[in-house]
Amino acid sequence: ASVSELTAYTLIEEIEKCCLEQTMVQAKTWILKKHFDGFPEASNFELKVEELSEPKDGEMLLESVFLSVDPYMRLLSSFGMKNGSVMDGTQVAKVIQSKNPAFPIGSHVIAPCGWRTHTVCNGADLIPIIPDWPQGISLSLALGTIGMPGLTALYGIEEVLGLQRGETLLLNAAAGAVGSVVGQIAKIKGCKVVGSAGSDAKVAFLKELGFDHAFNYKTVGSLEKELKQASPEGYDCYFDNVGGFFSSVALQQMKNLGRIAVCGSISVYNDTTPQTGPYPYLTMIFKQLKMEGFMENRWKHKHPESLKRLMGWLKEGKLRCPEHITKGFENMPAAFMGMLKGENIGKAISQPRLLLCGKSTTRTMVQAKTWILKKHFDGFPEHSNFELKVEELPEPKDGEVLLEAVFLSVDPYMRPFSRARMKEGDVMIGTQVAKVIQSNSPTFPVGTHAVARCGWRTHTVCDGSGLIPIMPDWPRDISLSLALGAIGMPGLTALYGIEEVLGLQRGETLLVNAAAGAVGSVVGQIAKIKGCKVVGSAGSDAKVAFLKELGFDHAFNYKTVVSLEEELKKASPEGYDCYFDNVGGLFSSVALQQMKNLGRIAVCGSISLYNDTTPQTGPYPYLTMIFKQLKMEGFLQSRWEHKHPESLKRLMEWLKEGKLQSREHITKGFENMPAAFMGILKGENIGKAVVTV
Ligand SMILES: NC(=O)C1=CN([C@@H]2O[C@H](COP(=O)(O)OP(=O)(O)OC[C@H]3O[C@@H](n4cnc5c(N)ncnc54)[C@H](OP(=O)(O)O)[C@@H]3O)[C@@H](O)[C@H]2O)C=CC1
Ligand SMILES: CCCCC/C=C\CC(=O)/C=C/C=C/C=C/[C@@H](O)CCCC(=O)O
Repeated sequence: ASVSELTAYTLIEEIEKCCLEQTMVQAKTWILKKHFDGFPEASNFELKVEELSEPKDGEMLLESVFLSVDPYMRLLSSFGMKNGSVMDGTQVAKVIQSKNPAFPIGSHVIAPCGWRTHTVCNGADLIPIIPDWPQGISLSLALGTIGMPGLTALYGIEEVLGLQRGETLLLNAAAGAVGSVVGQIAKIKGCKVVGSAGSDAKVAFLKELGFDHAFNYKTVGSLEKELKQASPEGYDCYFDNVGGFFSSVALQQMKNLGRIAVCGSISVYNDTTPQTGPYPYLTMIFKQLKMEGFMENRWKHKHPESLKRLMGWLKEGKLRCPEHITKGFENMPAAFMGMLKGENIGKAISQPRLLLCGKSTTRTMVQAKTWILKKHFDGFPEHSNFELKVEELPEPKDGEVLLEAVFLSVDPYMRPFSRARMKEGDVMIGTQVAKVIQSNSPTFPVGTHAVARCGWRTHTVCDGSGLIPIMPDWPRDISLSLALGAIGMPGLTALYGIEEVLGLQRGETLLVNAAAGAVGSVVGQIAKIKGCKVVGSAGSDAKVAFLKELGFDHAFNYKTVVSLEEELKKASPEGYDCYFDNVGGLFSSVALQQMKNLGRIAVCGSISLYNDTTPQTGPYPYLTMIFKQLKMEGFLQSRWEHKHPESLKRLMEWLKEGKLQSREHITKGFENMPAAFMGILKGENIGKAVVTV
């Protein structure tokens, strides 16, 4: 034992002697003597004795029976506590004196009264132990499986993840108070569970609990390989208690449309300098992941029913409730530090010693010009990455058509797509508005136009399967190029991001970046149509002026503002309900801090990261997500392909009504495709970047 522990021990002995001699009640309390700076040390705490006043009418005197030690205490100390205040915490306490009929002597309550042996209170914050608590089940479980940690596990699984039978769940800190319940509930629900913990004993315990795979993250050679081996097909859900590096690796192993419950970030709680790691945004888009920070108190109204369910599973023998009990109030700091060091299997509890706690007619030989990806991009694209080639096209067969490009789109996604979907020598990926100039297909007669996903090519022979006809009744006075912009993929992206992902409501405040671009400009306008306040950022004063013309409430040039943080605060001092993110990286790190509680983030694009050779790193977002209970979802507009026809009609209506303006940045000449593409990555465009042939 350390000198200070011994001192505390001697002190407590003295206090106890005093208690026996006096009827005056003295409370032993653990004070935060000095804010933690890194990992907590014994010297951060001080044991103090307080004389309690006699309970007045409506009040009662509580005696702690079990005290909880939880990871959140480490955070609360930095954000909510002053030096000299009693350490925050919850306990199960017994009413030993009462002038409040709601709490008779001998009854037990859950009391958020901190690290104290005795408390005089009026019952306002007290939670009664659930009725019919079975004899023979320790009341300490009201701080664990049948308390806050159990509820956290249940809500994380049901409210946040919506875990379904047959799915595969990954969780970390799996042998802890929350983790052990998460794994067991997932098994009750018929899922495959993979858990990690920090010792072989804990791994053995997880196997006893029925985990399908468990491993010691401290001794595996490669976390990535372990996760792949445990579930080669990936994970549907990830219950994150740890954050940091583990999450960076875990994200890469998620299945598409995977869900992540950000419950805790214990790996960063003791940081003096915030840890940094790869930004998660790009992965979130590629995989369309949904990530949500949460705290159990959001579902307070469900607590009574949820506690009953947890108790039901416990009684049926489906839930095991390990506890790691440290005896002696004097050992509270040691129990707390032990939990942060990972000493506990199950819930860490302190028990005070005093039992207190989506037919050709003519034929001329057609040559197609194509742009080839000559060499994969390494960093910012250069002309040398592209090659112009000429290809002789075959005669269209039955059912086939010959297309001629009219407008070609250049989009940011081509940069990350190139690496993921293309090999050197392939035609650059992309979409165009094309005219049918030869046809052996009744569906696409000569002269019709369609949106074709045929890449950077002037002419194409195809069977029509990937062609999207231009919507019927396309007005003559509206350029068909808009089918690549506001009435096309970018417009749909804006609409789905707002409606399907964010669920933006009238009166809310929305932040959007790359706001003067194809997607961003539509985002801001739809938000205004919906009666929202819109703040937008863009990279030039001309773009800012454009945003103001569009009716944005506030617009700024992120390249010239002195402080992004201050600008965001100034634009909306009360914070942001929604953030439509097109940029990612550093911008997002700053924006996250300005979100309101329960804010929603649509991760649409991460253009600031597309040209990285070495992935950029930045502060992990997980802790902020928990504090603010943020919901963050990566998405690709193609998820709602079944809604495209109806959605395009809505966009067209807004355009015809003058509610939606569409600006284009036109580059003339097929030979300028690479330059147009590089231009968007440099921010040269205002509105949708399009190339005319
Ligand atoms: N998830 C989905 O389904 C879809 C996602 N997207 C994404 O949406 C975003 C916007 O696309 P889109 O509207 O077509 O493109 P834009 O028309 O907005 O053109 C890109 C703009 O991004 C900005 N930009 C470029 N590099 C950086 C950088 N390093 N940091 C910050 N901003 C930068 C520039 O504007 P500025 O001068 O303001 O910097 C540039 O003009 C992209 O991230 C894209 O990948 C697009 C379509 C579908
Ligand atoms: C699957 C790769 C996703 C890349 C993610 C990067 C950024 C997000 C983004 O910009 C996504 C854009 C998606 C665009 C989809 C366009 C399709 O309509 C056409 C794709 C072209 C093709 O498939 O030939």
